[in-house]
Amino acid sequence: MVGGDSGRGSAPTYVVPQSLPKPPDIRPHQHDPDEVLTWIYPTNLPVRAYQLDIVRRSLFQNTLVSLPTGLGKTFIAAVVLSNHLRWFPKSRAVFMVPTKPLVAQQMESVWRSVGMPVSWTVDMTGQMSPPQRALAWRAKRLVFCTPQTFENDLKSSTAPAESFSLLVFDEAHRATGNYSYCEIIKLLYRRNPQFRVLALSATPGSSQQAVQSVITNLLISAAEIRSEAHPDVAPYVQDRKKEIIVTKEDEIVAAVKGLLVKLLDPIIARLTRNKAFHTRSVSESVAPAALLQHRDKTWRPQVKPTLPTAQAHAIEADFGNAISLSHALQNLLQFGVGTCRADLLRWQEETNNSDKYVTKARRDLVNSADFTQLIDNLNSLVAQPGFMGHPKLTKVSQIVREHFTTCGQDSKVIIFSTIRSSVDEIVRSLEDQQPTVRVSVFIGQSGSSGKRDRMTQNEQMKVLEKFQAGDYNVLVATCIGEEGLDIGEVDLIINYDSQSSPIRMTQRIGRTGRKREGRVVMLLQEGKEERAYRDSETRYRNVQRAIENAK
Ligand SMILES: Nc1ncnc2c1ncn2[C@@H]1O[C@H](COP(=O)(O)OP(=O)(O)OP(=O)(O)O)[C@@H](O)[C@H]1O
Repeated sequence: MVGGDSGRGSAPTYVVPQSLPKPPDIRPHQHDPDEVLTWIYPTNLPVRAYQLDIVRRSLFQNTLVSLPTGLGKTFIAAVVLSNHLRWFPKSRAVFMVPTKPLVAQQMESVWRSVGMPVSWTVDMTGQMSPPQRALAWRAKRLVFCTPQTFENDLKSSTAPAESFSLLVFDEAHRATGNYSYCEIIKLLYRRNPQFRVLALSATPGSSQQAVQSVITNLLISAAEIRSEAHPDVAPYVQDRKKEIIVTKEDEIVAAVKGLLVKLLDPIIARLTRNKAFHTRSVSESVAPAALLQHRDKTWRPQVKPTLPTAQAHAIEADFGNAISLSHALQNLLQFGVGTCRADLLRWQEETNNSDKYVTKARRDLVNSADFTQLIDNLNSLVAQPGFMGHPKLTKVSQIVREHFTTCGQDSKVIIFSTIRSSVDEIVRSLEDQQPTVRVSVFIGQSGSSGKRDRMTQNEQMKVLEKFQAGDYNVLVATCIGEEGLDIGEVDLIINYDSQSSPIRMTQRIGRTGRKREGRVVMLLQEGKEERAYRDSETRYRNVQRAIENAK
C-alpha cells in the first residue's frame, strides 16, 4: 500500500510526499457515459486472480505493478489500456519501453491480449521524420515508443500534451534522477495534469529509497508488489534451476597477467612515491574504479592545485596509464585474453593513429618494448587454432554443446556479457559447433569503434525475428537484451559476467522460465567477481523482502 496507511509493526512506509502534486484526477477527459459503466476483462487467456485484482486497482489509481518476470504485466497493461480508451474516446495513451527493439514486441503483445484495433496503434521508433510523427500523434490513440521519443515530442509540442489520459511506463525502475520517465511526468503535468499512470517493473528498485523515488517521480498512489514467493503468484512461477560455476585463473591468463603487471607496477610505484595514491595491496589488485575515484575525488581537488604544473601533468599521465592498464587487467581476469587484447589494440590505435591529444607518457608506454612484446604475445596466442583465452569460454562451449545434445536444436539459449568485444569472443568460442549452434550477436545502437560495433534498429528487429523463428538458436547479447524480451522457448541463460547491479541480474535471469522451466548458469571468476556477486545477492534478497513487506 502507498499513502497514509502508516505504522503497522516495523514495516517501512512509502509516502506520496505532500510537496508533490496529488495523483491526477482524470475525470476532465471527456468520457463515454455508457462505456464508463463497465470495465471489460478478457478471457482469452486463463483468468489469474492477481492479474484481475491488479487491473481493477490500476484502472482507478496510479499504480506501480511489480510482479516477477514473465508473469504477465504486459497483459495487465493491455487490459487497462483497452478499458481506458473505451471510457475516454477522445483521449490518447502512450506505452513507453526503454529499449527500441522491444517496442514492436510490446505492441504485438497488446494486440494479442485484448484485440485492440490495429488502426489505433503505432510503433514510433522507426525512422519516422518529425512531420510523420506529428501526424501519427494526432491520427492514433495508442502510441508505443521509447521515452526519449515522447520526451522530445512533448518538448517540441509535436505530441498533443492535453490529449493524454494514460501513460504506461514499462521497466519503471528506470524512473530515477533525470531519466526521461521523470522529465515526461514534469513536462506533461505542467500542461495537462489529468492523466493516469501505470508503472510496470519486475525489479522496482535495489533499495527502499530507490522504490520510493520511482513512486514519487511517477506520481504513484498504489503499489502492487508481489515476489515469486507470494501465494497469489507462486503457482504460476516456473522453476529456474540456478547453477554457479566458479572458474580459476589458468596458465595463459596468468602469463598475460604477468606481462600487464610488469607495465603497471612501476606506474603504481611512482604514484605512491609521489604521494598521489596509496595502496596496501599489490598493483594487480588495484581496481580501476579505486584509482579513478581517488584521482577525481581526492588528488585533483586537494593535491593537484598545490603542485608545480610539470609535476601535476606527470602525475595526471601516470593516473591515466594506470587506470587504462588496470582496466585491461580487470577485463583479462573477468572476460579473457581476447577482450584484454581488444582493449590494448584500441588504445594503441588511439595513441598512434587518431587526432586525439595523447600525453607523451602514453606514447612512451605504448611504444615501449614491454608493451610491444605484450601485443605480439597476444596476437600469436589468438592466432592458435581452437584458442579460447579464458576458462569461462571453455565452459560456455561445453555447456552449450551439452544443452543442445540434451534438449535438441529447437531449444534456445541467451548468453549475456556486458562488454562488446567479449560478445565476439563468445561467438568465436561456439564457431566449431555450427550448424547445430546457429548464433547471432544482439547488441545496441551505439558503439565505440565504428559500424561493426553496433546494430541498427532494423538489424536488431531482424535478429529477434530470426531468433523467435528458430533460424538462430543462440543469442549473445549485451545489456540491450536484458529487459523485457518475451521468448517462451529460451531454456538456458548463461551469464558470462556478473553485474554488480542485482536488478540487471534479475532481469537477465527473467529471460528464461517464462512458459516452461528454465536453467540459469552463472559464470564467476574466483576472487573479486565471485565475492562481489555473493555480497550483492545477499543484500538484494534482504532488500526485496523489505520492499515486499513495506506498507
Ligand atoms: N493469464 C495468463 N495466462 C497464461 N499466459 C499468460 C497470462 N498472462 C500473460 N501470459 C503470457 O506470459 C508471457 C509473459 O508475459 P509478459 O511479457 O507480459 O510478462 P512480463 O511480466 O511483462 O515480463 P517481464 O518483466 O520480463 O517484461 C507472455 O507470453 C504472455 O502471453
